[in-house]
Amino acid sequence: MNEQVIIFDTTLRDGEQSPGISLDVLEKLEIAEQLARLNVDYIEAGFPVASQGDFEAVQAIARRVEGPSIAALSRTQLRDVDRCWEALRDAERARIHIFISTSPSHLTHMLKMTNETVINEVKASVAHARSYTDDVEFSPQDATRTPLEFLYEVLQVAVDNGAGTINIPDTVGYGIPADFGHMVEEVRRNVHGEYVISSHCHNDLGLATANSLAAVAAGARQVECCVNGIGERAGNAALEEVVMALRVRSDLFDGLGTQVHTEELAKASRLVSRLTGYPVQYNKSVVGRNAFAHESGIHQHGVLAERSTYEVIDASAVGQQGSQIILGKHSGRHAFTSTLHDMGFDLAGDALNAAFERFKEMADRKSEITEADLEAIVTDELGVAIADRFELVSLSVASVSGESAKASVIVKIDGKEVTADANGNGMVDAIGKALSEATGISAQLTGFTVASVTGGVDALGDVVVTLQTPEAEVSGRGISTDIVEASARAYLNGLNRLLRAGEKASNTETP
Ligand SMILES: CC(=O)SCCNC(=O)CCNC(=O)[C@H](O)C(C)(C)COP(=O)(O)OP(=O)(O)OC[C@H]1O[C@@H](n2cnc3c(N)ncnc32)[C@H](O)[C@@H]1OP(=O)(O)O
Ligand SMILES: CC(C)C(=O)C(=O)O
Ligand SMILES: [Mg+2]
Repeated sequence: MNEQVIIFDTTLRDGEQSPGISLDVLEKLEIAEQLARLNVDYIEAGFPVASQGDFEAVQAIARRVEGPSIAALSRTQLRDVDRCWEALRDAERARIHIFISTSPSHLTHMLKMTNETVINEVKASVAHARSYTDDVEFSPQDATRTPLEFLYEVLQVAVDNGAGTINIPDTVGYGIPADFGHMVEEVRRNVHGEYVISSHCHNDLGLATANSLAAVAAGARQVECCVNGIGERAGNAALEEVVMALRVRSDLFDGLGTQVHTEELAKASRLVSRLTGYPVQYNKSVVGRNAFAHESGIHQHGVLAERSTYEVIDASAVGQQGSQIILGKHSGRHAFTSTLHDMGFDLAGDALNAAFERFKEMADRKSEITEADLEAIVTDELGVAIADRFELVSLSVASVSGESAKASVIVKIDGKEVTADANGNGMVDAIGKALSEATGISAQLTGFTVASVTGGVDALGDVVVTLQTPEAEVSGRGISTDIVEASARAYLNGLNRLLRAGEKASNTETP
């Protein structure tokens, strides 16, 4: 097997140091379980001396999470090391990670320590940690602003006292790939003994992933990183970026790989985003919602012909849904025709040209073109009649705070009126359940947006819903001066579309 790069995940330690993030024990455990499914090599679970809560979280993860080794952070103070071990001691495999600053800036202004004191602190703390475990990591904080000769000296002391991993933290994101890679090479040349060299890069200049890869190219065999790139200030190297870059460009890294189960990346990203409250930017590489979305005609033409024309990663390899063709003002006829085909409309010649022109006019005015819009183009502009089987006759909804909402609907189905009632967790939920009951089609509501079409007190509300079944996903749109009624119309519009999608699929299946 090829040599591997060790993935040291620090989402629960450095990631949690992001302003505004505070994870409780259960939340940390939930993320740690997902990190285990991701198959990272190390989970840095926290900084036990920081608080009783963090101590308990590290202890719970050490006791319960199977698979990865569990690490925790410690200053050089011996009571920190003791507390760290106390939290970690029940893990199957545990690592104590000790750090102290080494740069003139930190030593003069912050720690007020001499180089000699730092050396003594490192000696004593690393040796003390080794009395607990064979697996000790040492980090010289602010390494990239530390004079090289002192850096070698500190790291040599750490190795001589039993640190098996030495980390090069670019604490303030000061490194540039070429010089950071050079620093890693020089450390390898000048620090003697048996150790794994690691990188820990921050993103202040947007270079955390690039610097981590430069470190690997220079001989680092551990990368410290966080899911979604969260962490102090601008964050840490993003785990998903480092892992996928090593995989996609293994030709440049002597076939070095990681053990990460990449199909779990999107799930890990969503979980960390949900529990930390930190959104993932749309255009975030690998896990962003646009990472596999194509809006421009030339790209869509390529992707429809062969995915790899505009994608270097297969979405399914990272647990994402697949390539998405998004219609907008930059789209062309290939994507337009293909989307209409998927909706059951096969247009050609003049009909296609007329519909395409209407679509472009609409796209100049609207940023999001939904299936409902396309259907409107085909029906309104080209006179293709699409009969809706379900028609809303009446709706009544009641909601009292603290109680579940109640909805009653009357739906006309093939000329006959069907009544249904349902309770729900909120008005939209109750309406959805009542409409599903009346029509016999159940679906999961996976998207709901409201916009106002016009201004003023009688503004028209425009509701777009996304409904999902195991077989299909459709959007539905409803417009009314009453948002609740607009929601019901959108929901029923989606159910009509699901019905047509089902009929179309069964027609296609018939030999
Ligand atoms: C680059 C990094 O990410 S480093 C990790 C940063 N993470 C955190 O700081 C999160 C957790 N931290 C905390 O909860 C608190 O800062 C604690 C509990 C660790 C310490 O709290 P306090 O005792 O109130 O000290 P405070 O945070 O104000 O100052 C830091 C102290 O640690 C000392 N210190 C800082 N780094 C180290 C180190 N690596 N080794 C030894 N001492 C250190 C400082 O000199 C200062 O000591 P002083 O109080 O004697 O002046
Ligand atoms: C504790 C160390 C590794 C750190 O987070 C940093 O220097 O950024
Ligand atoms: Mg850090």
